[in-house]
Amino acid sequence: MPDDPDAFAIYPSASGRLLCGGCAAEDRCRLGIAAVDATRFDVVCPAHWQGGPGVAHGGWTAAVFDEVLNLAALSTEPRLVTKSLTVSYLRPVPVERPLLVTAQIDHHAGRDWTVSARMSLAGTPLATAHAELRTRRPDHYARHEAWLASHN
Ligand SMILES: CCCCCCCCCCCCCC(=O)SCCNC(=O)CCNC(=O)[C@H](O)C(C)(C)COP(=O)(O)OP(=O)(O)OC[C@H]1O[C@@H](n2cnc3c(N)ncnc32)[C@H](O)[C@@H]1OP(=O)(O)O
Repeated sequence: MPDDPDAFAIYPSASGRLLCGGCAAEDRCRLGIAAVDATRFDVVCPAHWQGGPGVAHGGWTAAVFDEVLNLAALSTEPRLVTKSLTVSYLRPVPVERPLLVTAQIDHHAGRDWTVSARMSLAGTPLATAHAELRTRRPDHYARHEAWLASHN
């Protein structure tokens, strides 16, 4: 554990990717997300995320939305957490097929952000998402660790 957990920040990886803490060491997004720019993402659901036959697990779809919704706001605010995430599953999402996910900032005031995104295959929407993000307080991770320690 770092001395100051709130020093945590996302920097481009060796290959220039913006990756979460879990994927940075491997320098690849294990969810299958490749950024085109800050609001467009080429995504392929890896076969190991299959839920039903040939169909993505709904948790994979939610995780992809969580990631891209944060990435859409990351260039403006690097210290974000997700406060809420709502996903509408419109059609089954196939594994191992090229998907496009677009994301946008809908509103931002102070620490509060609302963002939305859409996942599509060849122009047909498969799922949409809305999220509330919040700018972390400067002591967010330290406060979490103190709370956790008090429950040991
Ligand atoms: C990570 C980003 C990486 C980007 C990488 C590029 C790709 C990234 C993609 C990946 C992106 C992935 C992104 C993700 O998925 S981030 C991971 C998923 N999201 C979270 O973990 C957020 C958890 N929720 C919170 O931290 C707070 O509720 C927030 C910040 C949303 C509001 O809290 P805020 O302070 O603004 O409002 P409040 O004062 O009303 O508090 C509400 C309640 O919460 C308690 N509380 C608050 N804070 C803490 C704390 N630190 N430690 C312990 N407790 C805390 C507080 O005491 C109160 O409880 P109670 O007193 O009512 O009982």
